[in-house]
Amino acid sequence: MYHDSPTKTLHSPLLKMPPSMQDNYPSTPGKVKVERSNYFGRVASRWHTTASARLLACTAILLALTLCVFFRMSGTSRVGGEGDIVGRSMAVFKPTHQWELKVRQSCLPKRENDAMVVLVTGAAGFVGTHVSLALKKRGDGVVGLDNFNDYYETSLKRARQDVLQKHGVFVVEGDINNEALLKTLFELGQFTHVMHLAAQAGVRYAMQNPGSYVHSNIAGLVNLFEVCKAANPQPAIVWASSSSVYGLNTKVPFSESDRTDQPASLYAATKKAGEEIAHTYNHIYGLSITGLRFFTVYGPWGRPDMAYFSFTRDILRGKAINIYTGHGGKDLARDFTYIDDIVKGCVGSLDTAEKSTGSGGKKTGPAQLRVFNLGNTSPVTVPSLVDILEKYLKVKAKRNIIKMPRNGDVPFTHANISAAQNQLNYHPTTNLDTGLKKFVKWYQSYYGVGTNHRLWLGDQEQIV
Ligand SMILES: O=C(O)[C@H]1O[C@H](OP(=O)(O)OP(=O)(O)OC[C@H]2O[C@@H](n3ccc(=O)[nH]c3=O)[C@H](O)[C@@H]2O)[C@H](O)[C@@H](O)[C@H]1O
Repeated sequence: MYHDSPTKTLHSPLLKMPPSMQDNYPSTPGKVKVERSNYFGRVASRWHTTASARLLACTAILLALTLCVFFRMSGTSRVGGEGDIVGRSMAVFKPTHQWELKVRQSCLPKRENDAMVVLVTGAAGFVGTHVSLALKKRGDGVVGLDNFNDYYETSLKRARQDVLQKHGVFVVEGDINNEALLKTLFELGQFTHVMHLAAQAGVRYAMQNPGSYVHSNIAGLVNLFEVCKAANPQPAIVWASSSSVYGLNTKVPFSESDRTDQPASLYAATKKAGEEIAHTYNHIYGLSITGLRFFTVYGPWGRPDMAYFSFTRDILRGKAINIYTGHGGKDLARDFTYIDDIVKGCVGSLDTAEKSTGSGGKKTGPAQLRVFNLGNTSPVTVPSLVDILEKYLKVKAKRNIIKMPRNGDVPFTHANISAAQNQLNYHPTTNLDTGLKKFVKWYQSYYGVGTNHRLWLGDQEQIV
């Protein structure tokens, strides 16, 4: 597979760093294997003068690659410590009886009519946790999958996992690139639906770690589609695309039929690529696929890398926040969308998804292929977002107003949601003020100083 080839990511900025610095980056699978293998390659190139040195270098590279692959696999493809995986796509996966039991129990629906059995990828993520809970609460069978990578604090992901476990959702620890694991899950779960939310998120981080976007948003997506296409019966798939596919478009509000061929970030480009890949799997194999273009989702249990979350953290610590401005000093604006509204859109998509038409890799007829905007339809500027945070945090922010760096950001987003309104019965009801009030309440209860609360100190976390 792509991520196994050390030659494809030669332009990664990480390659310019010494290995010690590379360790500061999250352990997303795209990174370590590629960087280390190229590091050994560069060492080897200094030894090219003699044939024996060349032989030695080759042996060292092979050994290093083997070790990298071995350690990488054992580090990222664990299955809750209860299964045993060797290798990735060609893995031998030996689940324990107890692990199988947990998967089966988690998949059991608690309602009679029209119950679904859903695999939720990225279940320990922000949206994944909320969607898994909503499905479980209404009686669907749900099993989660998450690789618990350290793009942001893993303790938050573990805390979400605890919440899910309390509600009877088992989250398997593993990567969507692990074909053997996915196949085993499909055999056990006989999923009717897949809610695919696992991804490398974040618009600006794509400049630091491009390989992680290719690994999760492209290679991982293809691997998942491959397993879904071969499954019998094939599940219907709903997956997270992004508002960022509208890129540098200036026509507002953004409609699904607008052009999406000028992405401003690699993140956006991988999501756009995902939409094209979805078309292919729908066309060839009859997979029913619905892509959801999320617009800057926020709320309780959210993502610490996002502005509303990091601003909250910094305002409370008395640290200055950078507020970007666009061309001519214009405020940036986002169609911020509250998590509960997004959950309704996800569940509505699952409920209206038609069955896939293929079976065992063969298409028997045309299948449903949809794309929807899930936004709020009322963009708010970033300074106004900060005003609201100040109100609920009761602390004045120290504002640095700076020109938007060239980092993949777009100046504004604004969703036209009429398609989702008509077809998914999607009607967002939470405005930014109400949503941020709920977020601040959650933030203070989660991180607030007191018994058993977590205090985030920037690069480390303390239980106080
Ligand atoms: O809709 C999406 O598809 C994406 O939404 C989200 O991206 P964005 O809309 O960029 O959200 P977010 O980072 O919260 O920045 C919000 C605003 O604050 C500005 N911003 C940001 C940081 C900062 O320090 N200062 C600042 O002004 C910044 O310039 C921007 O104007 C998801 O992260 C992404 O994964 C994807 O899902």
